[in-house]
Amino acid sequence: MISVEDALAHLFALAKPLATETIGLSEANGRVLANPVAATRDQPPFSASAMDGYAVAPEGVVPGASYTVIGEAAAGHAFDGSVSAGEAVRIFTGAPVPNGAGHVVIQEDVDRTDQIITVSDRLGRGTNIRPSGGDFKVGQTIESPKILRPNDIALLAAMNVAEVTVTRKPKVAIMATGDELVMPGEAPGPDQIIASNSFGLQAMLRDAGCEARLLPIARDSKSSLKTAFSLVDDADLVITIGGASVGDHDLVGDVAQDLGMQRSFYKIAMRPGKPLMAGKLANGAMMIGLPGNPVSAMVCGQVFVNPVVRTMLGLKDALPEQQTAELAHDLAPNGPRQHYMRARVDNEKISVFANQDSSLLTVLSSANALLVAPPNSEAMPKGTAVRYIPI
Ligand SMILES: Nc1nc2c(c(=O)[nH]1)N[C@H]1C(S)=C(S)[C@@H](COP(=O)(O)OP(=O)(O)OC[C@H]3O[C@@H](n4cnc5c(N)ncnc54)[C@H](O)[C@@H]3O)O[C@H]1N2
Ligand code: MOO
Repeated sequence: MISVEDALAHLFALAKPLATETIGLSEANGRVLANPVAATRDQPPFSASAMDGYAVAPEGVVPGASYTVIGEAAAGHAFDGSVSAGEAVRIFTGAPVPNGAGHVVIQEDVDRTDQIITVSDRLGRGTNIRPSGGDFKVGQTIESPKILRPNDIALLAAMNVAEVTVTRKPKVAIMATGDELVMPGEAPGPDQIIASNSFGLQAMLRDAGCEARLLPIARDSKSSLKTAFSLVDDADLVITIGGASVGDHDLVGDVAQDLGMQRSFYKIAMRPGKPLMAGKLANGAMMIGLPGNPVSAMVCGQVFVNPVVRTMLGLKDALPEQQTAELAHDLAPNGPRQHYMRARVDNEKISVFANQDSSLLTVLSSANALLVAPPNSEAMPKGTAVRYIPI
């Protein structure tokens, strides 16, 4: 058995960043920006009015001052001329501020009679003008690598960037294995259960930015497993679930090796997730063989599969983010395996669930954290600061 850290080092050695592709902005949300992008213009490209009102010269704007309205500027329609002392241009939000003007008096702060406006006692502070380039200037960059979120997409669009270069999505094939499994919606026999963690992992992988597809469930026979492996096509990563332990029907490792898998490691000193294996398949795809217990598979997804995917996507911080919280209760000593305990963090205090059996999806679904108890850690009293992974 190797440590979690060693297992991660082996996985990072197997996982290589994928090639890039250029896509339209509408497709870019959630994708990983591969190259820095520079603004091709200033925003705003001119001094712009922030309010509806009257643009006047900046000097002498005081209650009682009067101006003659000489024209209009609206968004997309600049005033063709300039403003002199005693003159005002009717202006609307987003319009270019005319030459000579340096102050927009909002319309609520003036009294208007025909073409004459008079500044009232209500005059507020500020010029109500957004300076040219006040948001960004030509050449300002968005750094990479970066997962693009809706706010970034809006910024890229404003920068007049219509296409971006992103890392291509990792293609992942997920293979559930076991004679006992049927698909959700099917009628299970009396000794059957529903394949669950394959769906959980598919969701997790899609969230992480992958194209993740489910292979047909492989039965506990070498021929069925071989058939399922023959369907991995051009996957970058093959995830098997179950059949990883030492029982007579746990054949995944043997079959993968028969098919030319070069094993990197097998078994990790962790709970849950001990019988995890990883290696490289004959076609060059990376393989991670997850244990079948539903919680084990999902926890290994968080601890190992997501970091592998983030590495393939070219992201720098591949490891799951860890945070600290105070124990809400005493914690018993840990055994020799690093324990990822299903827990809840509420108001910065963390409590672990009483039952940590690796089959309990109800517990996992109620959890929002995995408390990381290091190997052989001693008993910890309530109030001790502990590390956890938010989930
Ligand atoms: N004698 C030993 N027995 C076991 C050991 C051991 O060291 N010595 N390790 C235990 C540990 S730890 C784990 S974890 C499990 C993992 O075993 P496998 O990876 O071989 O998983 P299976 O036996 O195929 O399944 C375990 C459990 O999970 C259910 N399962 C499997 N796949 C799915 C799926 N896609 N969706 C939902 N549930 C699934 C399966 O029905 C079993 O109940 O081995 C221990 N045994
Ligand atoms: O370590 Mo297993 O992964 O008990 O569930």
